Amino acid sequence: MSSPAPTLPPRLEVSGLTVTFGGLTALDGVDLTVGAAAEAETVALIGPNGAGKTTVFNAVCGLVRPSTGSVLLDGLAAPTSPTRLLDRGLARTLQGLGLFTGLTVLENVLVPVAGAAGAAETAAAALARLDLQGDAATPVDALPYPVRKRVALARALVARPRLLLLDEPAGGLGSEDIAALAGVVRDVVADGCAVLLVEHHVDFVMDVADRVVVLDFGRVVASGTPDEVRADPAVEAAYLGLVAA
Ligand SMILES: Nc1ncnc2c1ncn2[C@@H]1O[C@H](COP(=O)(O)OP(=O)(O)OP(=O)(O)O)[C@@H](O)[C@H]1O
Repeated sequence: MSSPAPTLPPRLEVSGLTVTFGGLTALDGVDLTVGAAAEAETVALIGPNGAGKTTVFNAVCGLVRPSTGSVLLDGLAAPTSPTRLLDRGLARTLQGLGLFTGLTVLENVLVPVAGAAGAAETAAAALARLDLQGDAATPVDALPYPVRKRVALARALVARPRLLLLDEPAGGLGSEDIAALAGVVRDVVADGCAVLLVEHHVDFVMDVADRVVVLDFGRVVASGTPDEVRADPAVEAAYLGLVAA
């Protein structure tokens, strides 16, 4: 009799994460899993301002040190330097754009893969995925905000991450750009990359997320499919109404 195939660990497993800033408990025992059994999926982290969403990202990326808890990538402790995180398949976008303003679109997108074999090809593919081929030689400063937002996403995708953290990807975008963004997120997941996103735009979240985790005052107060979370009267009353504006 053959033994069952071993289950792969999740792409991201956050357990009992507690982060304090002086006397403030920003995260209080947060558990969160993205990509169980290494499958790709989209998980959205929502909640009111100050709930702790960005702090989860920062703890996952080693930018803040938890007082307790663990962050595992593919079952192993997450490194804390951006280069080593990228080597382990994790890329992120920032709440602001974080682009290099003196550089062109292509130069920005090349930064994470500088010196790597095949960098030009992977950069070209990332530009194509975000419909940026025509803007490759344009300085990013000369482009409108929604296009710069796509450049930031192309830069995160260029190293072909297996886990992508998106911090408010729909922020500042109009409905057409948000629809296009939803298409890109779906394509990325279909290609096998798991996505964790923090987002205030509830319609976008409900459209793209497989699962939604609701944070409030640093604690997970609900989680489930978009329909489950939407149908939770406590969530609706306490959070969706607040963040849907
Ligand atoms: N470096 C820091 N020093 C002190 N307090 C901080 C720091 N970073 C975050 N906080 C506090 O931790 C709490 C969680 O903040 P965080 O930015 O993670 O919330 P958020 O859910 O991402 O909010 P928003 O939706 O407004 O971006 C807030 O009370 C915030 O003021």
